[in-house]
Amino acid sequence: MSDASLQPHTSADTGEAGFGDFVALLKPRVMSLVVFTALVGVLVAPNPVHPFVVFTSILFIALGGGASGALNMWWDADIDRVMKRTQGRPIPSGKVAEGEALGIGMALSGIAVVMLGLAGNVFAGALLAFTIFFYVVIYTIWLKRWTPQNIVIGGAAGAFPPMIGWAVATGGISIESILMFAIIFMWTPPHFWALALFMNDDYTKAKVPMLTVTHGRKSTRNHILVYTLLLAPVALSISFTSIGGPIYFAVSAVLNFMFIWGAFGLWKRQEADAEADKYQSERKFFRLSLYYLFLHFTALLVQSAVGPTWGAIL
Ligand code: HEM
Ligand SMILES: CC(C)=CCC/C(C)=C/CC/C(C)=C/COP(=O)(O)OP(=O)(O)O
Repeated sequence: MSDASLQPHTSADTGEAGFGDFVALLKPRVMSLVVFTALVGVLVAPNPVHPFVVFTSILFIALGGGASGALNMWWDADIDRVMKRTQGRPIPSGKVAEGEALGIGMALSGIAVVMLGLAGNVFAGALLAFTIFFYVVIYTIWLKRWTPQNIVIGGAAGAFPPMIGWAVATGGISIESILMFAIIFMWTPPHFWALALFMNDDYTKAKVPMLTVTHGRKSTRNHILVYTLLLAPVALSISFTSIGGPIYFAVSAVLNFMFIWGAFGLWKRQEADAEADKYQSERKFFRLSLYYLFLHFTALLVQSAVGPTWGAIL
């Protein structure tokens, strides 16, 4: 979760793919948080799930997430060659061929969906298939190069994993899993646009119509503030469902205060000041976004493990 990870890879380029290059194709750092939200989805659900089913289901959700990352890198190879942040990835660096990434992505997607269908249930497998489709086809192939709303709509893909986890446990959808979806859906725009504020040159060079490129940084700062304000009631509302309670509420209240405070700070910033300090506040806000989501899902886990629920208190 450090800025160092946002720099191009610097490992010696021998042109030969090692195991690490194939792992990098699966976007493991981003997927670690994705998979964590899925794990929380399974564990906070009302039905107890056998640990073996939890383990295998999470493994296949991780595999499906990784596969979608490989397919994203296959399609975006041209963009990744142009952007500084992504030039060191396995395809642009010449370690992995585009066809290999496509093959690996398709094969792992198929395995992950079928195996989750068997290890969990058919509904969970279908949801995973839809999520992979949404990230690869709807976001990557269609929206990303077409509209600055790309990540608002496309962000839904990243919001499905806790719903998949919940589906593994319950076989269905509920208000709780919809709200876990909603928190990630509303969080994605501030998460990504903060990064776009300090990576705008990359997107401009690659001609990707991110909001910072099409509407400028000022408008992006306004958008971040609005989404952050809308996110808070969504996040807090989970407190009052069957998976919420006072621990989650307290953690969420503090995190939302910090996130809104940070968004106001970004909103007030003059571009000249941001440029002068190399976008330090924007980088800080991006890092805060990662902690925000991680700690919300951690709080859900703690709440479900130790209680007490509101019912027990009031
Ligand atoms: C469409 C939705 C999203 C977009 C466009 C997006 C974009 C990005 C970008 C461009 C980066 C930095 C580059 C990188 O490390 O490769 C990043 C980092 C990250 N994102 Fe997102 N993201 C999205 C959704 C999510 C979701 C749903 C999660 C987790 C639930 C997530 C977790 C992370 C994490 C953990 C990092 C840091 C990775 C690191 O330290 O290397 N992102 N995101
Ligand atoms: C289980 C499952 C299938 C999960 C998928 C979860 C998902 C959609 C995560 C998206 C996160 C992500 C890496 C966005 C990057 O956008 P980008 O591709 O525009 O970023 P880039 O420029 O770094 O490639």
